[in-house]
Amino acid sequence: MAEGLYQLAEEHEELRAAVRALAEKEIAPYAAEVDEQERYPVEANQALVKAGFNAVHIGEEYDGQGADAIGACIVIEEVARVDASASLIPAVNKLGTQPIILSGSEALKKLVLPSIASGEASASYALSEREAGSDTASMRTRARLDGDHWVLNGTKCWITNAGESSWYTVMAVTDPNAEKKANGISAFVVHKDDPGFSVGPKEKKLGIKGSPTREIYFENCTIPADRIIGEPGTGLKTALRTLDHTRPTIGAQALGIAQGALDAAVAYVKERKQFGKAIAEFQGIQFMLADMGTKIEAARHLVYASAASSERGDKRASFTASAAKAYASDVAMSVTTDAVQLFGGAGYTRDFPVERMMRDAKITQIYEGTNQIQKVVMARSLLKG
Ligand SMILES: CCCCCCCC(=O)SCCNC(=O)CCNC(=O)[C@H](O)C(C)(C)COP(=O)(O)OP(=O)(O)OC[C@H]1O[C@@H](n2cnc3c(N)ncnc32)[C@H](O)[C@@H]1OP(=O)(O)O
Repeated sequence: MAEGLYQLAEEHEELRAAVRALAEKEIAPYAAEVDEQERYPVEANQALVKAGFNAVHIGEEYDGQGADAIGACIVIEEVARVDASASLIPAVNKLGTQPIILSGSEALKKLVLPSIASGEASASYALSEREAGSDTASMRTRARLDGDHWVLNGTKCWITNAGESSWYTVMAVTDPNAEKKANGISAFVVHKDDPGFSVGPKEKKLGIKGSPTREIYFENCTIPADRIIGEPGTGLKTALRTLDHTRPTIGAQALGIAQGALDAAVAYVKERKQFGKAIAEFQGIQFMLADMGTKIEAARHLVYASAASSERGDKRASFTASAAKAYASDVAMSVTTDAVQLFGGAGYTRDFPVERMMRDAKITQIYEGTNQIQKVVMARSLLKG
């Protein structure tokens, strides 16, 4: 049998070791404070930028690291293992730039990508609206061409890292009379300093408190005509294709949160003594650990397989991206809940990280499409054959 076929490349393992060392030294010490104070993880951002881990997916031709999709997942996973909020820095940079990478002109790529790679800027993705969440095609934000400018009007919501990002990829209706709503939507790049652009107050959330989530507003927001991504009418397809590449990264984030919770639980049960011995010696505890570890391992394989599939652009990419995101996020919720249980009363307090991890895990079942929507995508893909 051929050796080493079913394992990560050495460069992936080296990347993991480097990100883990950085995350433990420069990100973990601030994770509890970032959550408690609901502040942006500036220390994590600085450390990630300095090490070149803030947007590893950007190609070398745009001054990036040119990491593959598995490499990008490993970075997100390892940062999420210590701080889910900080892991949104590389994750949202990928989400915000992927529409440009997939469908943008060379000029747009040159305008945006090097600034993200260097860490001078970051990017957010603006698809959802209050009345158009799962049903994206029902969005109301409008863009109309006025001479050599596009003029945008409307409100986008749930925008991750809004206010911190300089660039926003924004989907808006350009043809309200299109026979199929999806074909009347276009994608654009907006800069925070463009006239008519503003951000709202931070949402008060259950978890990922270090990552600001805000509405963003377009009031006659005027951008140059060449800031459209691809052809008019292709914006929703680009936005949905983007999710095929980024749902695996949410799977990676969920995986990292789950691994962090398992690692904390394993350390705790070896220390915690009851009935005269470490609780790790009780079979009831051991069975829980075994189940948690199994779920994490299964999620890890699915996440990496989906990342590779999205990069190859094979037929199963939509299915595997949705499956990885839905499965890994369910694992994160179940493993973090069990981790809190293993800590007992202590796990319910902020003296230990597992309660934060349990709160952070929840969003992974919701954003980039609820897990119910993932099942719609998966079933459609299966039925299409
Ligand atoms: C980094 C982490 C930060 C996270 C920040 C939070 C960010 C977010 O949460 S982003 C927003 C999340 N929102 C979602 O995931 C939306 C969920 N909804 C969906 O996925 C879709 O709207 C869904 C599946 C319900 C389909 O909607 P529906 O209106 O039926 O569209 P549908 O007709 O299937 O597709 C429209 C067109 O796009 C095409 N299309 C659909 N999926 C894809 C795809 N994956 N790739 C390419 N084209 C696609 C379709 O073929 C169709 O084109 P055509 O008519 O020519 O065949």
